[in-house]
Amino acid sequence: MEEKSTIKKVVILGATGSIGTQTVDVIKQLEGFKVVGISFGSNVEQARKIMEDLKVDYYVSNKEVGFGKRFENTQQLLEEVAPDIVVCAIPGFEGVKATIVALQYTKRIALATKEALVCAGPFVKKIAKEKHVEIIPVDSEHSAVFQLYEPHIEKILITASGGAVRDVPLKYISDLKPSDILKHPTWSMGGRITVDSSTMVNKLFEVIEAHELFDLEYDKIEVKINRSSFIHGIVFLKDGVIKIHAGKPDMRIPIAYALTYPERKYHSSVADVSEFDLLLSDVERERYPLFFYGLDMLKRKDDLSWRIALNAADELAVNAFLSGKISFKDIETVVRKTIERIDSQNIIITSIEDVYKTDELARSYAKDFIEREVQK
Ligand SMILES: NC(=O)C1=CN([C@@H]2O[C@H](COP(=O)(O)OP(=O)(O)OC[C@H]3O[C@@H](n4cnc5c(N)ncnc54)[C@H](OP(=O)(O)O)[C@@H]3O)[C@@H](O)[C@H]2O)C=CC1
Ligand SMILES: CC(=O)[C@@H](O)[C@H](O)COP(=O)(O)O
Ligand SMILES: [Mn+2]
Repeated sequence: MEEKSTIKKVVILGATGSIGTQTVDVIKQLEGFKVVGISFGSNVEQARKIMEDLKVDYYVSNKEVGFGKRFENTQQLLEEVAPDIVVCAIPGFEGVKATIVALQYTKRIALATKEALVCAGPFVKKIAKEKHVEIIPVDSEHSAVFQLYEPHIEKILITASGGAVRDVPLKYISDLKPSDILKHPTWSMGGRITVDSSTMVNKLFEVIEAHELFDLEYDKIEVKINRSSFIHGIVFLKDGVIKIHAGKPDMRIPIAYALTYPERKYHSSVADVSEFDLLLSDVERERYPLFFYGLDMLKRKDDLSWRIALNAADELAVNAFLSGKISFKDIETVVRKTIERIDSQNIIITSIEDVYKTDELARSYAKDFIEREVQK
């Protein structure tokens, strides 16, 4: 039995989702971690299972679990339990808001919610610095670069699988159905990020995430396709050395590392390298137009207002696509139009309140554009 003091108290925000449930799996294998609270949306069954399994007493949700203590909001839960680690695994702007709250009440953020860095990176880092909070990336590519990181870096490379559209003839991509797009070739993930893998908005997010996490200029962040998702990240050092981080595509590995860092305590079967291809290939501009549109924007002006619009519009457009309201191609149309509308106003973001207001404004524009696509 471990002494009480060495047990790390963990709260999982978004516990019933892909990252959340894999975090539960990992904690059940590791010693020295106790889940003391969770938050979730509507999957009460899954929440009940987790709370019974791990004897969790506290939760946040609009839904009643039937046992344990329900808190009205994340802040109240975190104030009560004072966790050592918060796993941030809520997608979208709800996840941004939850991450910003969590930064005030813990010493380590295990960050899966990349949207927090896309929409509010400078503010997230400022609060983390002021409050002495570690931000350890869960995102597989960023966990890889974090593990390879050393100061003498020339540039980094993160990989992409290419998503469900990677082998589809270009002329058929626009009208692919949600069921086609949700068939990710290498990872099993939540709906939003799976669609984002096919538009490569996910990789655009990840380029921004790497910029914020590792303070690298965008021309020092390369992206290549690795079809097996075996290579996660590469670091090129100024002395010519290249360090490659690889392994089977299993999110429990980076999740475990974000919990146990600086130690490595998780156990998982070691992949046979011959099973995976190590090839890297270029990303096709014609297949992933939104990715290149975003890269061009980053080169032209990396400011938060259009990054907030990117997330807001993509979140609404992906939801509209998944509910069959708009086509796969319409996602690009809605995102580009929303970004252009916000960008034309040259909004300067000087506070977290500005982030919230710009998100709201972008959502109102995106809703209009979605309505117009629906009515066509
Ligand atoms: N899945 C993956 O492999 C990876 C995910 N990520 C990132 O991790 C984050 C989570 O992704 P993923 O796990 O795939 O997402 P899922 O859609 O699988 O899960 C989302 C979780 O968030 C919960 N949730 C939704 N809204 C709220 C809310 N308002 N308050 C509290 N909980 C809420 C959901 O609850 P419920 O289901 O009960 O409604 C669910 O538990 C995203 O930012 C994603 O980009 C990054 C790398 C890999
Ligand atoms: C597992 C993970 O880190 C995801 O972000 C993954 O990268 C998504 O797949 P793509 O590489 O196809 O975007
Ligand atoms: Mn990733």
